[in-house]
Amino acid sequence: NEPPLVPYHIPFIGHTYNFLNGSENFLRKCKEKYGEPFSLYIFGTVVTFTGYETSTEVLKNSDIFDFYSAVDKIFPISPVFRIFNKKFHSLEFTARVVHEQISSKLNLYFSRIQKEILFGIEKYFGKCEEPKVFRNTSHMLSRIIARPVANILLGEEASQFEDIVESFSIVENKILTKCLITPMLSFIHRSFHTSFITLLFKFGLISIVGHRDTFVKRCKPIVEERIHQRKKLGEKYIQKEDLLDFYLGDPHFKTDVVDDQYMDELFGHLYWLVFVSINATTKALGFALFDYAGRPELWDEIYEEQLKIHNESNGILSTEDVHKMVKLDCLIKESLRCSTDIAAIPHILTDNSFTFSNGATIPKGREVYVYMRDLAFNNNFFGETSNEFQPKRHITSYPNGKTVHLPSTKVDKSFMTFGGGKRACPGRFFAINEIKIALHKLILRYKIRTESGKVDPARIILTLAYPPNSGLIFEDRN
Ligand code: HEM
Repeated sequence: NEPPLVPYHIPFIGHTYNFLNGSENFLRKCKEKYGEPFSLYIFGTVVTFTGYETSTEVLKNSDIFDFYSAVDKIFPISPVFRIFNKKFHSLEFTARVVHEQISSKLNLYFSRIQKEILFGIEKYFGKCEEPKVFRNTSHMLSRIIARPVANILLGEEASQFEDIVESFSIVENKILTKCLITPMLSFIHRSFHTSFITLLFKFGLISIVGHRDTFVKRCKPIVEERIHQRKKLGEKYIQKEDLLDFYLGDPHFKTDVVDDQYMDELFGHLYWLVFVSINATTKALGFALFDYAGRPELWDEIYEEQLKIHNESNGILSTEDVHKMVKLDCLIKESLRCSTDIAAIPHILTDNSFTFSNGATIPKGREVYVYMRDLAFNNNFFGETSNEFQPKRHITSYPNGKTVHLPSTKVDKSFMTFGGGKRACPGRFFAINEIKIALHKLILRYKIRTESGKVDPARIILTLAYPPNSGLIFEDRN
């Protein structure tokens, strides 16, 4: 009782051409005709797509639906990082570290996040006494986002080095762009794409070693000094609030010898986090900025909220202040909803079979994608206005005057940007706080509008959505 396989005419190619040539329309038509889940023959394999009714069944069963092996088929990243993590490699451990050491400790990092973001805004946008046009802003935004990430991961000392920030901001972009240029090989067979990418890494065409060298050059002296201090002070040593010092004190990483192998191990763990965090956060910040800049009707209300919070906090934000940015949060959530990828969050079934609640059964090894746009633009969740950009939809007002705001960090069946179930993104609290702080500071300082005067469309690469490359105009408020 397999989900319906949409008929196709050309062997080998199957639906690949239709899929590459406009996945948005193609998936919509398939869903309308065949319901959900449905299957397509793309890139040499059968792939099943789940929509608004069945996606939670996949995400809630993360013990039998494996996210990492599915991601590795498209971007074989884990094998690359495993070159460095020879002794200890556990993705569960990393997810726990993000949850316990970053998301749960955000209040400790707050002043550092703000300081780094303000520094980045000054450095990359600076004074705009006359209106200034910035194109390809993701380049600057990724460096602004990289600063607080470098600070929290490597500590205050290492994050001051510009080559570290540069390395953080480009590591993922470089790898992803290279991975996206070769899916055509999958026409022949999916494994061709994976093997090609692995070869690129092997022959240094996607160079990660350069990033490792920068990390070792800047961080080895810091690691040696901290281990020396740990030994000297024993129990009196006060652990520093950054991930590097957490790792140095963790039983899996404790050492007396700081050799190349040890630095490789640290590099593999810390840069894996750089890989999963910076690009996604930059993308979300970019979309939110374009959504704000293209909609003058939102400007006054959002600016007033920022000004009020700024005045009440004397410009030094606390977690409570960021929590109060409800209008800004609604803008971000609506932006995340409307800019969602067409299909994403792939998984591979590891159990012998899985039967969805509607009876459709898929076999072991099946790749399953969430058809994200079916959730994001679904009238069952968002009513007749699901195609419109309305930040206020995330606040519900009751007749007794009570209002309930569903924040952008809350995952549910209508909002799966951060996944769902127990493997939902543990970094989302950090990401949303960074985005809110960056937007808050940018909106307070500049009037921002799109160069076109309109809402510019997203760029679509395969099934992934990216912010426009078009211009944004910045002008100092005073
Ligand atoms: C807007 C920014 C971000 C988006 C849209 C995003 C999205 C996602 C998604 C969709 C997943 C898969 C969830 C699932 O399988 O159900 C995920 C997992 C993960 N994310 Fe994020 N993420 C973002 C930022 C971050 C940041 C800043 C960090 C780290 C500081 C991070 C760390 C992780 C980790 C470690 C996992 C794996 C979780 C596990 O295996 O249990 N993410 N993210």
